[in-house]
Amino acid sequence: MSRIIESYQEQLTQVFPLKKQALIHCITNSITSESVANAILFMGAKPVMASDSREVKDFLKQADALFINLGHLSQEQEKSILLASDYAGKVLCPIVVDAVGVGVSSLRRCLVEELLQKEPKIVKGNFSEMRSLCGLATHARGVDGHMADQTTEAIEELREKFQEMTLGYPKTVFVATGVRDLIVSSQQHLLLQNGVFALDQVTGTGDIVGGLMAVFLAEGYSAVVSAMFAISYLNCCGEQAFTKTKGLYDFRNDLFNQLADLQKQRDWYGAIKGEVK
Ligand SMILES: Nc1ncnc2c1ncn2[C@@H]1O[C@H](COP(=O)(O)OP(=O)(O)O)[C@@H](O)[C@H]1O
Ligand SMILES: Cc1ncsc1CCOP(=O)(O)O
Ligand SMILES: [Mg+2]
Repeated sequence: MSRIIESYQEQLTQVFPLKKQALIHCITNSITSESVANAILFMGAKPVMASDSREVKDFLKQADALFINLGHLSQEQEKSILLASDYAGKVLCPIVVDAVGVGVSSLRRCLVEELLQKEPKIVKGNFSEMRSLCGLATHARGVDGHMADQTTEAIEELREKFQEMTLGYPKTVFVATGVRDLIVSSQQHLLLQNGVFALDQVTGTGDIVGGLMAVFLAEGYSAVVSAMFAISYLNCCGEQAFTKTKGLYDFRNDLFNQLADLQKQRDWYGAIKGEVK
């Protein structure tokens, strides 16, 4: 049994089925919006994609968590993101920030820095995005992570930077995804090891995992546990889907089937691999 399972076994055995049909307010990108909405639905929660600044507060009043994804930023979306994050802060609605493209665009980097002031529960991105956010050298290109930013040395360097970040932002958990996944809070850090390469070849898997983190936060789990559940569950679904399918599009479809189905197996979490420190 892996250290991760040992440390979180009680919560892992009880997480599914989800206890409330949490409403997740998503301000996200138009490229993968449908994938994120269906992933949240297939998990057993409810998505709403609303990003017009004139109505964002109305939707947020009903929401159990707010997912902000910078993937397709516009001036109007920036206005909505700032309004929504202010309001969420006031009503204590947990926020996940997905720093998509932050490795390339200084506009996005400044926005994430502003969002950090609102005390989001989780700030996530792939290794290239998160290294860039932390001021480390990065091979970020477009919205994808680069393997050179995921060597053991690069991961360790980022872990140290994340720990420094938690001194300034103790209420935020920092997450980097890729072949391995790093989760760092002011108290502990986790390194996860599940998933398959096909998850990197399908667009939107990073966005989905951000949406799932918001689902688990809405269910009342801590930020570390929510990040771990979201990544581990998606990646176990990816492993299952990969064994069954021939092509990438089949893989994508079966990944969604697995999101709905794997949770029905009591021992779904048995394949989780990783370390806790
Ligand atoms: N090469 C890989 N091997 C295993 N899992 C991966 C791989 N690449 C990505 N993943 C998983 O896919 C999900 C999306 O991660 P990633 O592709 O890094 O995000 P993004 O789409 O934001 O770049 C995460 O759960 C991550 O663990
Ligand atoms: C292709 C693309 N361009 C802007 S956002 C986006 C989708 C990114 O999705 P993910 O970060 O989950 O790979
Ligand atoms: Mg991706």
